[in-house]
Amino acid sequence: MPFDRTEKSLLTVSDLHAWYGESKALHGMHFDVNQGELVSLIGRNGAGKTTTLRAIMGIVGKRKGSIRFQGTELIGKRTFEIARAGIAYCPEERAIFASLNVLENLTLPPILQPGGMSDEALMDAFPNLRARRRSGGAKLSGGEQQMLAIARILRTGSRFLLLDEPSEGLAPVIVKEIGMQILRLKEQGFTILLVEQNLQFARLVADRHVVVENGQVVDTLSNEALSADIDRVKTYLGV
Ligand SMILES: Nc1ncnc2c1ncn2[C@@H]1O[C@H](COP(=O)(O)OP(=O)(O)OP(=O)(O)O)[C@@H](O)[C@H]1O
Repeated sequence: MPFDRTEKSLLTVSDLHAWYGESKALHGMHFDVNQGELVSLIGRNGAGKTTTLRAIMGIVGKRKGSIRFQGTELIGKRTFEIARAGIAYCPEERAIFASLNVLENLTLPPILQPGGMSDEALMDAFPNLRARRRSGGAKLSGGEQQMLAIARILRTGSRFLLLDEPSEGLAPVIVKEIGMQILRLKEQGFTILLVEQNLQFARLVADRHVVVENGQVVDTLSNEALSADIDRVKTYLGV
């Protein structure tokens, strides 16, 4: 599948293969993410979207191929080295510690790069979290947990964010709010690779969409092209 290689490319994934034990999940992925861009990975359940994020972070069983970030090869590097290189990962399960409150959850990850957002700036960006700052993780709504999961990685100073299905399981009004927050991050210059099942959400925030099928990229569309060809894209997703 042809794909864009431009001067602005921040992340370049080439011929990426990944395994869980003996089971192969990625079969030669190719795509780029440019500086300041928001790219969505879309596709059916089990297509390999989450595995792509996990492979970038080095948390699959085995990976082969090439993942270049700011010109540095990530294959062969360990997860903590990848995080230190400036990539932050917000997993689908959100991973909020139930027994810690909002502030404790927020301040748990280390600051890895200069320029991360301060606790105050994060509370300004996510006012719901300010109101709930002393509430335990278990008491938060799904939307609040998602906001906390995103806020937590913004403290680290990483400017490249991997977000796995931030809209999952949330009411439409909350999905919209999360979408607005993600758009604000894009305006602030963050580069984002997003996994999404919710096409409406992906269309709201993404510049470009990479369609994944059976562990491979089968199409790449600009947001405008996706809107113009929505029926074909829906067949990819089986909706
Ligand atoms: N921990 C694991 N161990 C073994 N196989 C796995 C594991 N996680 C995912 N897989 C398999 O890898 C393939 C890709 O799964 P992946 O989770 O990346 O898909 P996805 O596109 O993110 O879909 P979903 O939204 O359902 O998670 C699937 O066949 C899945 O069953």
